Amino acid sequence: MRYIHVMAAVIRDAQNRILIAKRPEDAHQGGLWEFPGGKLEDGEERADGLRRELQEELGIRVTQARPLLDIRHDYPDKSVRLDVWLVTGFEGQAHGAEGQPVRWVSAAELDDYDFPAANAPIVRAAQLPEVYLITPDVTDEAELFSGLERARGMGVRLVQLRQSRLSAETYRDLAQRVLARFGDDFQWLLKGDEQPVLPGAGWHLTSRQLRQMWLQDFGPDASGQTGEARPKGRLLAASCHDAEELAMAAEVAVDFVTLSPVMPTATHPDAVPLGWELAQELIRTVSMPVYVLGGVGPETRARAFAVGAQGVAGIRRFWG
Ligand SMILES: Nc1nc2c([nH]c(=O)n2[C@H]2C[C@H](O)[C@@H](COP(=O)(O)OP(=O)(O)OP(=O)(O)O)O2)c(=O)[nH]1
Ligand SMILES: [Mg+2]
Repeated sequence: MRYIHVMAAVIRDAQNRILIAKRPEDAHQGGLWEFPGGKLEDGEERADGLRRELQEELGIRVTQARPLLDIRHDYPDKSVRLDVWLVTGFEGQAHGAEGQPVRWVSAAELDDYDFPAANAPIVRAAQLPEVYLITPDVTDEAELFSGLERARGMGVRLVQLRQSRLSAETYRDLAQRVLARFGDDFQWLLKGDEQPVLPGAGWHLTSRQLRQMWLQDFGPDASGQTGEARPKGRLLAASCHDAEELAMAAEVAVDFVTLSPVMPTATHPDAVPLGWELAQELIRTVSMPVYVLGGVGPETRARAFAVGAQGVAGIRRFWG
């Protein structure tokens, strides 16, 4: 299959707004909103293609950009590779230089616009932060609360409330108290076998739970249809460790995954780490945001971006 290589940009301004543009009615996927960009030319470097397209379409000069998400999508009439970069620095006033309507919107408002089918994971990547905190097992609640306060102070926004040693009931009670206290300060992912206790909280599946969900939806006895539609704003994530689990996560259409262990960790000394090279290869096989996990820290962010990851996930080293 030949994929048309398209450079597209999630452009973020100082107020964290994102620029979207409307595709001409007569274009492929016409009339829908898009992230500005266009086809890479033969022999052109990716960064150069991105700069050229944004100059042509918006009249801006890009000064700071990095890869955000690289995905493939098969439309009935063509297949595209969307090579999406995050642009955080540019000169000039962005405007619809080809007469197209453009709009600056908040990350949350992206949900209210109609994009081409390929764009769902791009919208997710634009909304998700660079760091995903997984709470360590703590012995008392005060430690959990003060850790979350520190994390909030450090700018953490996405948190999985893990607490692996609690009974389902104790966990639910704890989750209720944590969400009552920190509710909107973080985007929450609760354990995958728990009902969400507050609106807005999503689920993070273990690889086992992911497999169960996959079997239900796609296994030998399944209809091949995904289960009930998930409510908006409720994230579904999953833990993956290899190509097979990533493929299941893609079919179940989770919002994002963690991939681990990328590097050796003190907590799992016997697990064989994937290493950065294999992590990169695995990330290339899926079209969704991937957080690398295991032995990575806030300081390995640049490395994570370079292998195509959304960012870094972790427990202790993110706990302040
Ligand atoms: N730029 C952009 N293209 C997208 C997005 N989502 C999506 O499916 N596409 C598809 C639609 C098109 O088939 C292809 C991009 O082609 P394009 O029409 O923007 O290419 P271009 O700017 O070089 O335009 P042209 O000179 O060929 O008219 O990728 C998106 O968010 N942004
Ligand atoms: Mg274009």
